[in-house]
Amino acid sequence: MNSQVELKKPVLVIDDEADIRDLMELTLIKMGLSVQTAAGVAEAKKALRNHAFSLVLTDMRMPDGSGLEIVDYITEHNLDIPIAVITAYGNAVQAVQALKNGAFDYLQKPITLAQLRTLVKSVLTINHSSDTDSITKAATSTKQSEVKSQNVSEPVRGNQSAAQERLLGHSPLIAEVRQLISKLAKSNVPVYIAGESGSGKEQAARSIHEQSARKDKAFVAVNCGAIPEALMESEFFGYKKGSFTGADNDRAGFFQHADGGTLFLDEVADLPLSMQVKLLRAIQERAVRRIGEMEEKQVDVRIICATHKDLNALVETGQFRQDLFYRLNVVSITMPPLRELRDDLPELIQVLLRRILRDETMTLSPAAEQALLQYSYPGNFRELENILERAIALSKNHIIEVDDLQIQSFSFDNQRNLSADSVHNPAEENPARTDFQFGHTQIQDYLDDVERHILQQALAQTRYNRTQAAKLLGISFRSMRYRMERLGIA
Ligand SMILES: Nc1ncnc2c1ncn2[C@@H]1O[C@H](COP(=O)(O)OP(=O)(O)OP(=O)(O)O)[C@@H](O)[C@H]1O
Repeated sequence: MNSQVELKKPVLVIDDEADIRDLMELTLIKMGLSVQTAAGVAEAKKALRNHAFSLVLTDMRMPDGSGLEIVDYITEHNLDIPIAVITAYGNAVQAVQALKNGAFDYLQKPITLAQLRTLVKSVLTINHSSDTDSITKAATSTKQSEVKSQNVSEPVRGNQSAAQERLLGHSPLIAEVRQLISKLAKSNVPVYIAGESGSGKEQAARSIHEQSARKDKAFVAVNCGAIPEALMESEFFGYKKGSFTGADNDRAGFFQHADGGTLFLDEVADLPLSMQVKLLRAIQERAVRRIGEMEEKQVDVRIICATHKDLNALVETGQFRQDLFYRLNVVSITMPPLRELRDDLPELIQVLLRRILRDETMTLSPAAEQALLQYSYPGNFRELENILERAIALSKNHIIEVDDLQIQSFSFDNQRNLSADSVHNPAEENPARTDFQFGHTQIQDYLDDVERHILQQALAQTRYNRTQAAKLLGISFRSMRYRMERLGIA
């Protein structure tokens, strides 16, 4: 995309220092953009009243007020102009406030030409996507970048309504989350998603991506807890051919794959400290250097991260860097556990059943329904999906009975206080598996059944945390995910 063609409306540059205004103007003009300048808040508001702009770049501290006032002015008047603020080095608090109030991005002084370029490129993507929104919506297939790597999941389709449907439920807690997601999708702000295992953190991240201007670019999901420390740098930043033994080809890292799109760092608390430093640098500089290469290259990546651990506590004990925490945790979303969406349960169960069954029909016996409504779901949505899948497989005559669920019908309040170890373990209670019957049983079906059983047992014991379950079984996360997929465990 060429900025000379795309940005027809001028850029408004607001700064009280004439030298900086001139420098920015010159730089932007060199990029083929037209520019208007304002020396303070009052002058800027006047310009915004009278002209249309494609982008606003504002300093934060000016004699007649703060850049925040401009951010608020644009938000309050629904001007629909992306605004980026320029803050003094080290003033992250201000930057965060601006992002929360609706700024699209921020730059720290001293600004480099490369940073300005990346920023303008992001704006082009946004303008371009709103210009072509109707075309994109009408199209049946959307452009996607294929990402294939260990610990990286597949790219997603960019479809607005599908994005909203990712998170089911009508309870105020989940409705609030959906609303926040739609709001955050319009900006570039780093988002930190907290919540128990299986509560939908990855779904929330995908939903932000799919509703954002980045939707046609890659969504790269990385499980930070599953990458061996020695491979971290090359996995994140890529390498050049010949840079170390075994580097037979140039290889892109997660950052390069996610350029223009979203990088989702799952289980971010598991990043070793050495990698945390490198990640912080990449985020601050918006640039990465492949192993074996001299030069850094700019990347335009939106970072979303998640963990089921208490990141605040890890910062306090020194296991997670505070500066990185501030960078990642600009805005946070907390995914409610399923037990707090109790009013939604009857509908959720029906929707999930229909999803799993497709065209088949099956009913829940009243006792089974009651048991499902009373269970506390320590493994949240993932556990509910697993229970239903298993129950369907075990059911006879198209009726799911309470025994098919293999859960204990504790009440919500009773079970909320149970520890992970005391969570009901279906395998222990039902150890007698059907014997292998020569001439009748298929060996592969039998072995699959055994394997499925062991995986489910490990998942239940680790509260449906796949990384921990893999560790418990002594297999890699990749292998765990592959096996879960193969055996139809959600
Ligand atoms: N609100 C929801 N509505 C429907 N399905 C959901 C919802 N939340 C989660 N799920 C389903 O539950 C499963 C787990 O979700 P997801 O992987 O997003 O959880 P997570 O919090 O990222 O888990 P982990 O901590 O283990 O990484 C997925 O199959 C997802 O489709």
